[in-house]
Amino acid sequence: MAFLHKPSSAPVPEAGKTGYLIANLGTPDGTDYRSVRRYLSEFLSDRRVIEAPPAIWQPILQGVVLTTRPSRSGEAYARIWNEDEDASPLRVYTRSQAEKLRLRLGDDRPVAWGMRYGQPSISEAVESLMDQGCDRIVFLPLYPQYSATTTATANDQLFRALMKLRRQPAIQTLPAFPDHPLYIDALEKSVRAHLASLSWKPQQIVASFHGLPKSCVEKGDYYPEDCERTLRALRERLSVSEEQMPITYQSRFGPMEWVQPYTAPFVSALPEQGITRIAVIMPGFISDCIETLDEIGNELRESFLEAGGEELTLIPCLNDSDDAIDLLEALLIGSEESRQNRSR
Ligand SMILES: C=CC1=C(C)c2cc3[nH]c(cc4nc(cc5[nH]c(cc1n2)c(C)c5CCC(=O)O)C(CCC(=O)O)=C4C)c(C)c3C=C
Ligand SMILES: [Fe+2]
Ligand SMILES: [Fe+2]
Repeated sequence: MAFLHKPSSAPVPEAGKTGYLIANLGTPDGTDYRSVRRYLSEFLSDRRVIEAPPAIWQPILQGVVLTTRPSRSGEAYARIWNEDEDASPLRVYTRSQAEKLRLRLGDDRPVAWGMRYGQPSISEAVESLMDQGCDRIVFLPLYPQYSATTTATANDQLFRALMKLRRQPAIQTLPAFPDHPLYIDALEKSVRAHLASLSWKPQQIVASFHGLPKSCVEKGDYYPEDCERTLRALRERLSVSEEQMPITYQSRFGPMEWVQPYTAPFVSALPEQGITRIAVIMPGFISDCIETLDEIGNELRESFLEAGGEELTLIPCLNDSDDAIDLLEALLIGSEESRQNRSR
């Protein structure tokens, strides 16, 4: 086994020093075919995401999927690309969350960010924290609801990075936070603020979560239960019923059955029931990304309007809002300590 990490130049801290690492899914470096292909190839080769045996899946992936999908996805990324930063929204928001957390936590508590797929890698983020003298790391996968396809693979990647280290930091991995009070607070505020900014009133607020193959749930992934937990808590806060805020699942990939109801057919069927003005909230995504801005903001809007809908408004994800940073700070350093810091 090779120990590849360059020796850390930082002295071993006598009192111990904690670094804070947030991780999201990952995103391509550009909208061109090659960048998107590289990203999708890494993502869709993860056996936590596609469980089919590589001998069967890899020829399909490297053949038909990676020949056709990167161009289509590249066009979608181009529609939502942040031109000022020359980066995808997911990268821009994740970096900004880390920068804002850095300001909150101060120099003694270093913050880093990493992506499960692509750049910056979780391994680089660990190195940077160790080079700042950290001998312990608190790790937060930025997924409010647990899934093996997201939370677990982020943890896998962290531990894979540690496998290369001679001097290993102590690790605390944080759990998903489907009904954390600050998360529900932040969602509640974002709904109220968004509705107040409209000149019309949605007849329904459709909650759309990223989907998951049904087979994952049958094998024990409890992601849909976590999504339900989030939505129960949010409905309660907003005093709305299940009919006023239904749950749906978006972003199907491949031919297999996914968790239902599917967002697109659900929303397209609303106009014939007399529901033509809707808001869509996507509480499974901490940050706006291709799945929220393009799949919902562009594709779903188009099919809703074609089906006779009149208005569809997106409630933005929490992104790098103060409420989002309050939440991340509380998750990372504990709500007790976070409260003390703010009152200083
Ligand atoms: C089998 C395939 C997929 C599973 C399982 C899956 C689970 C899953 N994903 C997220 C969050 C995100 N997914 C994003 C993009 C995305 N997801 C898949 C496939 C699966 N996801 C694909 C092929 C893509 C790429 C999009 C495309 O090519 O059009 C993103 C956005 C990334 C970005 O750069 O903006 C997020 C975020 C969750 C939460 C989840 C399981 C619960
Ligand atoms: Fe996904
Ligand atoms: Fe999608």
